[in-house]
Amino acid sequence: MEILSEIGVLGSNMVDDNMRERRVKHQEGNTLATIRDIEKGLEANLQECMNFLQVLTEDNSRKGATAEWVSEDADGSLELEVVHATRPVTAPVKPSLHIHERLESAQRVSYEVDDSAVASQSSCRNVHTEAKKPRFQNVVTEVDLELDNVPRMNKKVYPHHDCSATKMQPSNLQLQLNGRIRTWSTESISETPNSTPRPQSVLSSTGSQNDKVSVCVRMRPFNEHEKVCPLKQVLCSQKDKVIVKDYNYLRQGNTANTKAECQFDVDYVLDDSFLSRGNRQRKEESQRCMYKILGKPCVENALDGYNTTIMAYGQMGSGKTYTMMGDGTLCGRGLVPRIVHELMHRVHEDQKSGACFSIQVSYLEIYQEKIRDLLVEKKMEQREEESGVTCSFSQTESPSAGGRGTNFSFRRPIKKDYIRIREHPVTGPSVEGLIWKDVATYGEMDKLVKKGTANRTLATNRGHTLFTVKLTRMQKNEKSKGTSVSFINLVDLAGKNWAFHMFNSHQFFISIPPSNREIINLKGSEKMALGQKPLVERTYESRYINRSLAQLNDVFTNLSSGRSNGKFVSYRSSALTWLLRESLCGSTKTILVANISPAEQDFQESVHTLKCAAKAKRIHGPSNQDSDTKKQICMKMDEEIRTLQYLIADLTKNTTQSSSELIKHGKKSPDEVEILRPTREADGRSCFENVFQRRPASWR
Ligand SMILES: Nc1ncnc2c1ncn2[C@@H]1O[C@H](COP(=O)(O)OP(=O)(O)OP(=O)(O)O)[C@@H](O)[C@H]1O
Repeated sequence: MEILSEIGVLGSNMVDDNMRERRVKHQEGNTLATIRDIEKGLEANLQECMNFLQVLTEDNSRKGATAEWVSEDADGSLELEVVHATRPVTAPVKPSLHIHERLESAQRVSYEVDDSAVASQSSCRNVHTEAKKPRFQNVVTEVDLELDNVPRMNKKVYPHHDCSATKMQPSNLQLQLNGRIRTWSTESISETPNSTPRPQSVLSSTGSQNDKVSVCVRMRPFNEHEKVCPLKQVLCSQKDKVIVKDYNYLRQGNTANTKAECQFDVDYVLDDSFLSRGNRQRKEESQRCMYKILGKPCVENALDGYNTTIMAYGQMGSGKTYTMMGDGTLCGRGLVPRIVHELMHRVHEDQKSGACFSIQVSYLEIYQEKIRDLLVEKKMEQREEESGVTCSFSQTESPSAGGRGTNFSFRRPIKKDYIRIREHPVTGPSVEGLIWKDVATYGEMDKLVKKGTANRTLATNRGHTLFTVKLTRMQKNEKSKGTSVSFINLVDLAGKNWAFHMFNSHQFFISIPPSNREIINLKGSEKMALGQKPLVERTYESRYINRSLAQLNDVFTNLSSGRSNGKFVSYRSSALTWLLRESLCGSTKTILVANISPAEQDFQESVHTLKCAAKAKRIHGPSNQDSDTKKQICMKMDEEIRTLQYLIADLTKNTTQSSSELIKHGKKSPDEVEILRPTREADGRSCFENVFQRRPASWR
């Protein structure tokens, strides 16, 4: 176990010397690599890394161990197994290395570098398994070395298992990224030469300029329950793809005409499945990486006056709240606190240079299709006491809930808590009476986030939450006076859960405790009578959640198939899609974070999430042509406003002038002028109407 936990920090340049030494001591008398050795290999370029692996192999072989590449995955990765008399180690080299030759102890590595390839950065991923191979008495450790952005081998020149020796030319390692950014955490990687571009954001990743929704997939680590059970990892991430290893599994044994693998192309994949949950440093790296890729560009966008929406989608317990909010610790802060922090910082910086901003936030929850403001002053508990509606229950642990969420209380909100969505003809859907709190500092914003989170109907996320930051910039310069407003919408969607499926599928039936199974055959009232109220409540919640998520999915389907084919997109069928309408079809840039679980038991849900994400990725925003037309319309409208302002000013001046002149010259008394006012105003109106009539048709 000690080895396992130590190996867990490999690849991180945050391993301290103590750890290194401990590891060395631990290896005393053995021939295995120390952390230092492995790091050396990882931090070096491909050539050095390969040398390192070779040395490791030879070294072990010299000292009586046998070493060989033992297996090859479908994705082309090879597994190196080093077996020592007392301590075996399995070190699989992961897909992105793409070695297509069999490497044995004294054999030379041969490969050729593809010119368009990228190089030099490396990182390490670690998967831990215990006692996988019973033939070894001692520890079996899997060290999963992944070298990101290393050159792809040229398959044509060097087919599989061709061992013709061609030495790799390090000069061939092109220090350039080929378009898309697929780098694992920059923090974990040793500094690369200046010529190597830094990772970019999802928003700026390649792909069609008209892509409305960018999709990022995040795979959570195995939880304690999954680590204990011998569950296999069925999804594998590869740069901007997620590969479903055993697609036939989906078909439940129906192997005819099915693909063995299925792949989903997205914009970015963050695979945390190798993370050990207790490892704070890797956790922070991962969260920071998520922020760099998604959060930072979102702040930039807002400061530039554009709207951005980030939504986390996935099954229950897949890490949505972790992605959006974090785990409550400083190192594990999620997107919301990090975005808010950066935004406040940037606004303060800009204010120093004379810019004028105001920031307001709102926080709401959609629970069972009803909307609640989470920033209301009065606490829920007080209201419950007043209304007398409250109940608490304990939840049997969900298999996918990540070993948490055992007890929570259900607090039914009272009717007056609910607010309604209204459709504004110009600004679109808005929530009536939603509180917008002014914030000036990060502390204030943080307090509001915490308050809102505490005000949620349930301790766990059984409703969708929408945290919105409204940034108003007051333009002071002569050229562009007025204000520009931008929104950052941060949406934590509720996840599907087993309670819903329990009533619908046999598979989930067997996953619930036997004591609860008999209630499936009972009617609602009987279930209540059995004291299963909490379970029934959860089922109702799940129904609402699943219905609204299904509607969101429908909207994705309709939008991805192109609205041009005349399909009506029904946004108003659920509160969620209605509120997100602007994010899905308006000018807002949207990022969908599809949270998935690496475990076999969540396979179906993960694939469902990936399918939904793939649909969202196909949604196209307004074309450049459209935006050009919009620009022209805006310019014309600006012109029109200026003309009207001029006319109003002119008319007011004339009216007051002529009235005062009439009084002054004694031609009319003030009373007579007052009587004449309606006639003058009517004249003014007709003048306006004339102007309106003369407007070009395109203005109307
Ligand atoms: N990338 C990750 N790294 C480390 N821990 C994670 C990660 N993703 C999720 N977890 C952990 O998994 C557990 C479940 O995550 P979380 O509560 O965010 O799921 P969720 O999808 O929001 O669930 P629900 O739908 O019930 O709200 C938490 O304990 C969380 O800390």
